Amino acid sequence: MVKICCIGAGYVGGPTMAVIALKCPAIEVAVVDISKPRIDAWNSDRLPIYEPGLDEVVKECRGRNLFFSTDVEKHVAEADIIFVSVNTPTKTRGLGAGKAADLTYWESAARMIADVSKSDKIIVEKSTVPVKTAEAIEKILTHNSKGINYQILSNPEFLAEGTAIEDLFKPDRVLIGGRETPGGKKAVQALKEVYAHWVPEDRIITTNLWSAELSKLAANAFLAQRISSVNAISALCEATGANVSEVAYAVGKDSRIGPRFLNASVGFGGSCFQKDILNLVYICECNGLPEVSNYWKQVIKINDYQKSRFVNRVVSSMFNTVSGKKIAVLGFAFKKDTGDTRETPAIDVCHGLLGDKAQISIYDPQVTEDQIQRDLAMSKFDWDHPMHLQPTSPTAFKQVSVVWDAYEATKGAHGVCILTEWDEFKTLDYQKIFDNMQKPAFVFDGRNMVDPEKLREIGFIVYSIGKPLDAWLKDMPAVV
Ligand SMILES: NC(=O)c1ccc[n+]([C@@H]2O[C@H](COP(=O)([O-])OP(=O)(O)OC[C@H]3O[C@@H](n4cnc5c(N)ncnc54)[C@H](O)[C@@H]3O)[C@@H](O)[C@H]2O)c1
Ligand SMILES: O=c1ccn([C@@H]2O[C@H](COP(=O)(O)OP(=O)(O)O[C@H]3O[C@H](CO)[C@@H](O)[C@H](O)[C@H]3O)[C@@H](O)[C@H]2O)c(=O)[nH]1
Repeated sequence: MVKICCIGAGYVGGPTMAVIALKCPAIEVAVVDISKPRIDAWNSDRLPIYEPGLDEVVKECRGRNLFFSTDVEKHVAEADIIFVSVNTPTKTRGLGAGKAADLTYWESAARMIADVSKSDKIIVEKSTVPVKTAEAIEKILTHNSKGINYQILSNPEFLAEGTAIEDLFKPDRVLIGGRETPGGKKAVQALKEVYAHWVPEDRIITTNLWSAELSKLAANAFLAQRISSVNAISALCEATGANVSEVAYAVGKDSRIGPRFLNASVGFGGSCFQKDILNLVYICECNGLPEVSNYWKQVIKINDYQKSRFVNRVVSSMFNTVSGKKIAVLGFAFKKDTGDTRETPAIDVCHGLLGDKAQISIYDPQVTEDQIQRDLAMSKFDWDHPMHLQPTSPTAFKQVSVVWDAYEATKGAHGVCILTEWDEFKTLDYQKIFDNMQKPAFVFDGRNMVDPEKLREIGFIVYSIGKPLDAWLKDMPAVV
C-alpha cells in the first residue's frame, strides 16, 4: 500500500489530503502537524476550518485511510510520498523583511525529514514557495542523505477557500514540476498516478521545477491584478458617474478577457494574494528587475488605496467624524463561505474606523469574537505563523463588540458597512434595520451586495463601490 504523509494540517493540507484519501481508497494518508489543538479538532466533530462539503469527505475516510496525528516523525519515516504544506509567511525581520518568504517552517520540516527517513522519498512542495526553493531543499536533504534518494517535486495548490472541495474535485489543472532526470521523471509519474484516480489526464500538466514554482506566484499575481484593475476603475466610475458593474460586464464580455474575477470590492484579502505578490516583488528585485517588481507592487498599492478610500467615504459622509458613533460591520471573513480572516479587508477598515474613534459592532456568521479581537490586535504578518507561536493579544478593544445577529449589530447604529458578501446579507429586512438606526442612516456596501435603489427608497443614504453617488456623498469633501 502506498503511504502518503502531509506535513501541515491547515487550510491546504487538511482538505487536499482528505480528497486524495476519498478518491484513492488504496492509499493510506496521514496528515500531521505540530499543533495538537489543530489535530484534535481534525479528529473531532468540529473541524478546525469551515469549508462547504469538507465534513462529509472527512467523515467518509477518517479512520479508514485518512489519519490525523501529531506523531510527525513516525508518519514521515513510514511514507513514500511526503507533501509539505506548512506556513510560508512574509518575513518580518532581517534580509527581505516585509517582502521575502520566511522559509523557517519549510526548512525545519526538511531537516526533520532528513533526520528520520530510512527509505527513499518523494518530497512534494505543496506550500507556495519562492522560485528555486526546491534547490535549497535538495541541498539540505542531500547533505544529510545517509544514502537515501530524495526526489523533490513542485505541486502548487490552486484551491480557493469557500470552494475548496469543489476545486479539488474538479481542478482546472494539476501542476507537477520535477527534475528532468530519470529519477525526477519517475517521481513525477508516481504523483501523476495519484491524481489520475479522478483528474482527467489532459488536466495534469508537467513542467520543470522552476516553472511550476513560478506559475503559482504568477497565477495569484494575475488574479489579484484583475481585482486591482477593476477597483482602480471603480474609483474613476465614482468620479464620473459610470457604473463599475456595467463597465465590468461590458469588458468581461470580450472573450479574451472573460467575466470572472471582475467584481469591484473593498479590496482583496486572504492569506495568499498579498503574500505571494510581495514574494514575487522580492524575487524580481533580487534578480535585478526593478521595473517588473514595481509593476507588481502597484497591485498591492491599489488594494491598500481601495481600503483606505472606503474608510474615507464612511468618515467624510458622516460629517467628517465617526467619533463615538456606532458603526455596524456586517461580515469579517475575507470572503463568503469561510471563517478565515487572514488579511481580510475588514481588519484595515476597522482599524481606520477605530482611528477615528468609532464604536464598532461586528456580526459575521462564521468568525468568533476571540478571532476578531486577536486579528485587530495582531501586528502585520504575525497571523501567518502556526497558531501556538502567535503572540497572545494583551487586551481586547473595548470599542469593538461582536454580536451574533445582523439586527443586533445594526440597532442604534449611524452606519452599516458590508464587508463580506455572505448570501444572508442580501435578504435582510432592511426596513427593520432602517427603523432601528440613527438618522440619517447610511449603508456602505463594500461588496455591491444590496440594491442601492431599493435601500434609497427606504430612506438610506447608500454608498456602493464604483456606483453613481448619492447627492449627499457628492456634496461631501473629495475622497482620496
Ligand atoms: N490557504 C489557501 O487557500 C492556500 C492555497 C494554496 C496554497 N497555499 C499555501 O499553502 C501553505 C499552507 O497554507 P495554509 O493556508 O494551509 O496554512 P495554515 O496555517 O492553515 O497551515 C499550516 C500548518 O502547518 C503547520 N506547521 C508549520 N510548521 C510545521 C512543522 N515543521 N511540522 C508540522 N507542522 C507544521 C502549522 O501548525 C499549521 O497548522 C502556504 O504556503 C500557503 O501560501 C494556501
Ligand atoms: O472579483 C473578485 C474576486 C475576488 N475578490 C476578493 O479577492 C480575495 C481572494 O478571493 P479568492 O481568490 O476567491 O480566494 P482565495 O482563497 O484567496 O484563493 C486565491 O488564493 C489561493 C491561495 O494561493 C489560490 O490557490 C486560489 O487559486 C486563489 O483564487 C477575496 O477577498 C475576495 O473577496 C474580489 O474582491 N473580487
